Amino acid sequence: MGTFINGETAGASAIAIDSISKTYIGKKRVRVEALKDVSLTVGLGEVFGFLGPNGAGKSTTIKCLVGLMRPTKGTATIMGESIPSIASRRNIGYLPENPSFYDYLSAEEYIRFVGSAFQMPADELTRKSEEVLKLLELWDARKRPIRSYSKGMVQRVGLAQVLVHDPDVYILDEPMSGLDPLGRSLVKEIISDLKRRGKTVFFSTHIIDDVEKICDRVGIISGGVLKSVEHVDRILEQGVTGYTITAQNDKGETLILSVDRDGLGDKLTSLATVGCTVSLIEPVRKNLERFFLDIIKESNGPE
Ligand SMILES: Nc1ncnc2c1ncn2[C@@H]1O[C@H](COP(=O)(O)OP(=O)(O)OP(=O)(O)O)[C@@H](O)[C@H]1O
Repeated sequence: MGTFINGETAGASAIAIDSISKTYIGKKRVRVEALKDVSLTVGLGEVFGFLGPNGAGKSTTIKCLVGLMRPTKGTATIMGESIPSIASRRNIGYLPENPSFYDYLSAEEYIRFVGSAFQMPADELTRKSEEVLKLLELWDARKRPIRSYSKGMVQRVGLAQVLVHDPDVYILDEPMSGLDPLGRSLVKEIISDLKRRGKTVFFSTHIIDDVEKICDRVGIISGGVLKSVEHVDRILEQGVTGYTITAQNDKGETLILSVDRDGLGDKLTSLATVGCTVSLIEPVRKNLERFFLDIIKESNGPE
């Protein structure tokens, strides 16, 4: 196995990527090194956010995992099955970036098509397709051809086809893309519900806020290199840079003071000495956005 960077899970892995590299040979034989020696594991039942700027290599990683392209070097397994293989694909629900479907089909026809490709029994397929079409709020439009759908509705068909065969592992390329705030919140609820049911979710995004709310861990990729893997709650805990103190003096006036991380104790003592009453202490955090931007900035800096 390749060398893993920090933040790996100790338990069994649902996804294990071992030193994957991918070089595209473009027009005029121009080589693009889209992935450079990426190693990563995602634990069973984990929600993992794959965060990176445009062109970082997120979709390339995902396409390798779901068997749409072969890595130039390296291997990976999904639930212990090597990729690419039918066995590994059977266990995956995959949402492509900007999905497009046979648009003369209705959502209901398309979902049934996907379910039958996964060899779902007819009665289970009927039950599950109703369930996912209702969940994604496509039930009323289910008989209309997909070509008449809005962008957000097409994205929701993409999510419905991911869920219909109830796989163990969900690989989602920008699942919130093209959705309005209600749609985004629905997707977050769906991901949280998958986690409650012990499923594994690996999704790519540019949106830091989505990672902060629903992910157990985040991997940051830039220029085809995996820069960092960390537990989201650890980033938030370690990110305390100082405190804001709200206090009242003996004249009843409110004071708002900032202190750095190490200065809290001394400041509280000095406030007590001058007769101030402290009513609130709030941590000031280096949030995930700062963490992300610092890593990207570092990786864009001088070699
Ligand atoms: N078929 C291809 N031929 C040549 N280069 C490609 C091809 N597909 C992707 N690339 C290049 O590989 C790099 C990684 O692209 P990739 O689509 O994986 O990034 P991404 O992180 O998913 O970006 P985005 O967030 O913009 O979708 C980019 O430099 C991209 O231009």
